[in-house]
This record gives sequence, C-alpha cells and structure tokens, in this order.
Amino acid sequence: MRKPIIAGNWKMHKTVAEGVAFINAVKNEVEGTDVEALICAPYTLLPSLVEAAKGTSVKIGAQNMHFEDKGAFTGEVSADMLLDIGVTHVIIGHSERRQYFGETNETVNKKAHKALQKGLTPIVCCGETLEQREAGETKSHCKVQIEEAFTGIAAADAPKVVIAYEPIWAIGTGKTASSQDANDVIAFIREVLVGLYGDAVSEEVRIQYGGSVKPANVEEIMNESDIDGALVGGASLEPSDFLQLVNF
Ligand SMILES: O=C[C@H](O)COP(=O)(O)O
Repeated sequence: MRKPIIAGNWKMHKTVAEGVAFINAVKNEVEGTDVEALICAPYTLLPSLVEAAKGTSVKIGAQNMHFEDKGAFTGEVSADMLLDIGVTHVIIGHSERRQYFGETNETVNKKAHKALQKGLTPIVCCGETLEQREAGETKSHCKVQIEEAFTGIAAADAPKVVIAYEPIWAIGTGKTASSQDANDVIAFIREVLVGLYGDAVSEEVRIQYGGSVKPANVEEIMNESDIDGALVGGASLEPSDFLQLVNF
C-alpha cells in the first residue's frame, strides 16, 4: 500500500514569519491523517520551518539542490546543507527549473543520485508542454524524462524516489488534466518503471499529480487508481486550503 503524499510547493512565496505562521496553523490538524504532508519552501525559510514543525508529522522539503557536495558553485545549496538543518525531501527537475534555470534530464539524474546517496527523498518531476500534448507526444516525452532521471539508480533505491507528473500547461493556469487523463499518464509512467525495475518495484513507487490541484478537485484526483498524491503550488499557500488537501 502506497502512502499518499500531499506536498505544497511554495515556489518563491512567503517570508519566514508567514511560513512559520502557516506551519503553526496546520501542524496539529495534520496529526492523525494517513497522509504524508510536506511543505517545500524557499531556502531562507527552511530552518525556521523545520523548527516550527519539530515533533509533528509535517515534513519540510527544499525546491532544488546541487548535485556536488561542495565547491565553487555560487548561489547553490548542497544535500549536506539541507540535511544539516533537518530537511527531508527535495524537489528535483520542476518544470520551472527546467524552463528558467537550465535543468536537464542529466542534471536531474545527478541530483536524484546525490539525494538518494545522502538520504534525502527526491521528488522527481516530469511532464509535457501543451505543444507536446497536442502532438501526441505526452507519453514518449515522459518516458524519456523518467528513463533518464532513473539512469543508474538501483532497484533497491527506486522506491525511495517520489515522481511528480506535472503537465506544464496545467501549472498555475487553472487548467487541470482530467483525473482520468492524469491517471492514464501516471499508469503509463508506472509501466515505464516496470520496464526498468519489474512489477514489484514499480508498485512501490509513489507518483503524484501536479497542476492546478485545489480543494475542489483533490478528492477526484486522489480517487484514481495510480495517483498517490499531489504536488500543489497555488493552493498550498493558505493553511485552510492545505488542510483540505491533506484531508481529501
Ligand atoms: O509544483 C507545483 C506545480 O507546479 C503546480 O502548481 P499549481 O498548483 O499552482 O498549478
């Protein structure tokens, strides 16, 4: 049984005070649910959020990291630095990182390896553009992204990876893939994992959907057979919305 994982991705939003107030507002309400609840916040907030969430089941993640341990990489943050402050998860290869910051399948793969080596849970993102969807290339594109992200990752480590399928045209647009469409692509991604690792490993990997998930549609999405969670941007910014998502 795959434990559902609802993750907020705050992107470039919130000050430390706003972030801590959010965690204080949700942390007791999240207790007792069967859901893994996670907030991925900007670096500047992370130590304060980890502190605010201490002793609760709310987990704190980063939105990116570098694949090297240390060195002359101005502006970057390493896995060890995240672990040092108590971060447990890291989003890797979000489409905004790919589009604006030159993230490639190769760097995604290197980051996934590093996260696993260090004991961070990588949330590896994939998803197609509108043009690719309209050209019928959704599945072939996601297949390449997943195969290249998992290159060299051992079968024993694969289930530690969370995948987030996020059609780019559905991010922040209010357009959601229908829950059946999302499930169809996610079931296909699971087939890709079968090809890489076999049935048993594939069945263990949690695959989230992301793209305009909100309280009004989360239940329908989460009721789909292959969807194990949601990676949520806009609707994760308000405590009341986030709690509704976690309590789908
Ligand atoms: O990481 C989250 C996704 O980019 C989805 O963002 P959104 O929920 O605002 O559409």
